[in-house]
Amino acid sequence: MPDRMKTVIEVKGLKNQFGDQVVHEDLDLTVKRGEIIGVVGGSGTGKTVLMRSILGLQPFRDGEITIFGKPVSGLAEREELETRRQFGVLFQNGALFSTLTVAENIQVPLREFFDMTPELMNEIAAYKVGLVGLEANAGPKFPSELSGGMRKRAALARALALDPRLLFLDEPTAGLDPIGATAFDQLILDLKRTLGLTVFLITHDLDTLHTICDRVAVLADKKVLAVDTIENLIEIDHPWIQKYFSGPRGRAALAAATESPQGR
Ligand SMILES: Nc1ncnc2c1ncn2[C@@H]1O[C@H](COP(=O)(O)OP(=O)(O)OP(=O)(O)O)[C@@H](O)[C@H]1O
Repeated sequence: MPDRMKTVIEVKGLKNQFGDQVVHEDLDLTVKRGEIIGVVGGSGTGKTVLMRSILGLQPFRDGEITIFGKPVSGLAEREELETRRQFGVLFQNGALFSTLTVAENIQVPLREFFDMTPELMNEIAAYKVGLVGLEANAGPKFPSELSGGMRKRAALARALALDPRLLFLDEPTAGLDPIGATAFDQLILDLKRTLGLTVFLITHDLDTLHTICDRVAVLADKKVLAVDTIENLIEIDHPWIQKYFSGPRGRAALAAATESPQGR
């Protein structure tokens, strides 16, 4: 397969600036089809801004971004909708509409893009509820009636409503207890395998990085400093990379992943 076909996201020479604060300068990143790419970096290095730029939600100063070969900015309305249909997003707070049930939340993107009968929409919502490992009785519940972990799964079900090929997750395991976080990681891995998803995953969770990410992109010094497997990143002599991956938490996560590999 030519490289062009394997590339899902291409970011070239990206610049983002707010007032005097330059967040990204000449940032490059390529995400390949079928991989889970972890995005890490210190607080404020611009992980969320990068994701929003790729999603076309953040106008950028300079550079080029394409998803499936199409630019994310300057598209005609129809083309933009067509591109948007191909990706699902789970934002940092996983915000579900509190006045809608889980099933109704999942149906929001369906309503936006399709004219479907209520029966078909109910069927699709029920399928997505099962896909993310929620009990069928979660469908008619309101977000406030669910645990934090269940809410994350419900938000993921909504992100998967349109059968995306590409999934964006911003700190999906933040706020979950370790058991819930491990279960969520496993769910992402299962979905990647069964649906053939490409996943762009921002996380601070070292266990997540070790167990499910194929490659990790490190944001530092306003750019993507390196993109590689953790095994290779550890070899790079950069203070933040060393502190992050070879500090006490990094070593513990590595030991745990070596003991019980989930298999990417
Ligand atoms: N709309 C905006 N206007 C002004 N500054 C912004 C805006 N969005 C982000 N920033 C700034 O850009 C920088 C990067 O923010 P971003 O949220 O991408 O960081 P992050 O790497 O995701 O951080 P964290 O790990 O803490 O979530 C921050 O200094 C933030 O204050």
